[in-house]
Amino acid sequence: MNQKVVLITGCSSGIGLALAVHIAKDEKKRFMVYATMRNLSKAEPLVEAAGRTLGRTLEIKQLDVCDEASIKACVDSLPERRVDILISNAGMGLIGPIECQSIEEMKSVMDTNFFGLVRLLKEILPDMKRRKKGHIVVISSVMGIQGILFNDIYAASKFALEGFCESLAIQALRFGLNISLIEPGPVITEFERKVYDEGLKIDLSKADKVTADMFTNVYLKNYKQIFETLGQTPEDVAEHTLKIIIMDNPPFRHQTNTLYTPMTTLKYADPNGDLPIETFYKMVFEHDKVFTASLNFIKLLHWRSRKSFKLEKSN
Ligand SMILES: NC(=O)C1=CN([C@@H]2O[C@H](COP(=O)(O)OP(=O)(O)OC[C@H]3O[C@@H](n4cnc5c(N)ncnc54)[C@H](OP(=O)(O)O)[C@@H]3O)[C@@H](O)[C@H]2O)C=CC1
Ligand SMILES: CC1=C(/C=C/C(C)=C/C=C/C(C)=C/C=O)C(C)(C)CCC1
Repeated sequence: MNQKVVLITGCSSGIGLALAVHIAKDEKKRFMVYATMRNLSKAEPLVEAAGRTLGRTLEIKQLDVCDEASIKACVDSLPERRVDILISNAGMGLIGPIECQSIEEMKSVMDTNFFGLVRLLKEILPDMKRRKKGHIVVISSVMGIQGILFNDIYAASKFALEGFCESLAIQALRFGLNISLIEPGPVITEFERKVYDEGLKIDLSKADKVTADMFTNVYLKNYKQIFETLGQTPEDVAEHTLKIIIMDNPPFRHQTNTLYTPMTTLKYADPNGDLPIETFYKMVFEHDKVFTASLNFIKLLHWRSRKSFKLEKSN
């Protein structure tokens, strides 16, 4: 059986866990999945979800994307060091006003979300080039295309990924390699809970009153509802990703959340870049019921983009 070797990072929870299980459970058994995590003591949920695939089409290994030695040890442990499909998923979020965040916290986000991929590729890309075969799949975000209020550093880390991959994709083509950026909108995982809980703990004393109020009473206040209304499941993202890895000519970018695409489209619709910024500003600040108005707007754009909605005046 000619199985493709898939290496996935950050499989202790969320999207990584769902990806590992979904790909390992492929009915045609087309893949051998190495599901990695930095801390093997967190393997229990994956072991449980993997069920009978464990030891068959799924194996669990240690890998910390911030530790070059652990990446090398993991790749060295694979038969012939072969990775056909790398899914770079490990990542972390960070929200809040920058004046309340330390440079250390910010560096940790860049180190995980951006340099994590760079470290992986320094180890894996030369082998892929030699074999002239390979697919690099990066779990980016809609925030790799577009910034969102109080996500300045997180969005920067995802923009960095996108710039890096866009540059590398040209070189990769010369070797017959593919690169794909998966761009989910909000996904209901541990990420959401961790980011929200950390957000609640932020010491806002270094921020002025307007900023502190904006963060607490606009952003945090609506945060959970945004995930409840727009959020996808990690399984849904895994299904999208499986479709991408089985394609002969996979796309460079793929957004997984159709409810969100009208917002990212605003970016492409205006080369000056003002349209998304002004729209988000209006969504947040020029309505009493911020969230309801924002969601109505998203739905409106969604319907319009499908050309099946006759615009009606709302009050
Ligand atoms: N949830 C969302 O709304 C969205 C998430 N994404 C992206 O999806 C990816 C997965 O996030 P998600 O599943 O939601 O969140 P989770 O918090 O559930 O999962 C994050 C995973 O990354 C791991 N991780 C963190 N740091 C490292 C590291 N140094 N080395 C190896 N693994 C590490 C975590 O391990 P540990 O348990 O040890 O901390 C965990 O397994 C991230 O890149 C995120 O940016 C993109 C769009 C939306
Ligand atoms: C504030 C705000 C919004 C919030 C979006 C959020 C919170 C998106 C989160 C995405 C995540 C978590 C991606 C992870 O990579 C909307 C709905 C665009 C409307 C305009 C104002």
